[in-house]
Amino acid sequence: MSPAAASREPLLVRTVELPDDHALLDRLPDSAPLAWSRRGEGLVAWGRAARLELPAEDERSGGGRFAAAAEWLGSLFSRVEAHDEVELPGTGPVVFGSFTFDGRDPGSTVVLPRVVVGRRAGRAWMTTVDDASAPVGAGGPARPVGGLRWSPGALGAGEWTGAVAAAVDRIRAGDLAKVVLARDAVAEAPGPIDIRTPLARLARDYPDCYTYSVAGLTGATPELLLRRAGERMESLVLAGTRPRGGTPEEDAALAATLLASVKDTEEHAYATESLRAALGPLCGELVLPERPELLRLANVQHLASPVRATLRPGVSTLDAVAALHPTAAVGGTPTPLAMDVIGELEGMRRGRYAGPVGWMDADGNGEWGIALRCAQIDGARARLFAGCGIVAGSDPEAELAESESKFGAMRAALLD
Ligand SMILES: C=C(O[C@@H]1C=C(C(=O)O)C=C[C@H]1O)C(=O)O
Repeated sequence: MSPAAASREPLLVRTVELPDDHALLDRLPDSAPLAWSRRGEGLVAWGRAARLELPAEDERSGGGRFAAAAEWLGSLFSRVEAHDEVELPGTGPVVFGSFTFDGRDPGSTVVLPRVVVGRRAGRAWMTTVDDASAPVGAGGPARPVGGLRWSPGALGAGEWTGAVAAAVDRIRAGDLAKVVLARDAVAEAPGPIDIRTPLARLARDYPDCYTYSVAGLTGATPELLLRRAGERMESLVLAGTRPRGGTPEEDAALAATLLASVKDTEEHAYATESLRAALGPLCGELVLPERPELLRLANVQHLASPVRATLRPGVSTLDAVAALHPTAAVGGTPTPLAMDVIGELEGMRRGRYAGPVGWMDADGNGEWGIALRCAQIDGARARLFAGCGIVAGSDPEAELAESESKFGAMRAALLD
């Protein structure tokens, strides 16, 4: 825990309006950038006024890390003296967070940045913590990444398809209904990777995704765990995937097979049902579509269910995040068994991949995604992740191809 968080000193937080004349990501400096942005709107930030990094928990999926973060935030926000001339979701004190997939992994991180710049609906603003004279960023050009050396992750392709086949056997034996198996790959650059380079490319190539970076975990996720503004919240459930076609005809045919696929609609239904079960008790109203729609991204197309809900009074944003995670879109059904099978078969630790990532203000407004299509970038090293939902009808080779398509987003973003 940083000294700033442990102290009782007041934090002077000032939000001022800015001219809306700058692309958000262009404001970022090179060093440890924080970002959450979609279609040019969102938040970027830098510097650290306070930082929480959590150790491993004893229990894999207990909500301990979310409760610990909530307690830390309660004490942090109680010290804030805010002067906010904009008063929108995302103004005043804002933290960025990134939680581990499994509670037994260390490294869940929450940061109160020194400077935040936001942009939404034609308005722009800057928030500073204890530094009202901080210059508004104009970070300078991002450095190209340079030639990468690739090495396989924990499991080679053959080993990973073996793990998928083992998962299919477990599912057919009736042990569980669905499990999401992920793999990793490692890239080494000639020098420290300037995170702004992949961020800019992801934002350009994946305009429908949320481009994010928190403590080096950088990616563009299509999957919104929750967006909250006041009592209203939204979510987007994804599960069921096909590649994009090379021609419009091929693309449409792939979409049609996805929408008609029993395997994929079943895989999707596990994910919507896990959301309904997790969120139901926390919500007044909860509206799910009857059948999924199609979400097309540059590399893949998904079955998608947009969800609307109203949170019951007294339910905090982190309560909802803790209840939703891990969804069947990244864990499986039933969750505890799926977590065991992941631990047994994946052969790696996920760290913060497939965990909640996002931001929140002192009123609980915020946006949290599932950290997918990402890499953990530390210095010159990037560790990429991609996972696939496995059900009884899964074919290991097709899942391997799907994981390659999912790696594709980050691979391309790191290329020169
Ligand atoms: C696990 C990932 O993606 C998840 C799995 C999907 C699937 O198996 O069809 C689709 C979207 C995501 O919920 C990933 O991208 O790493």
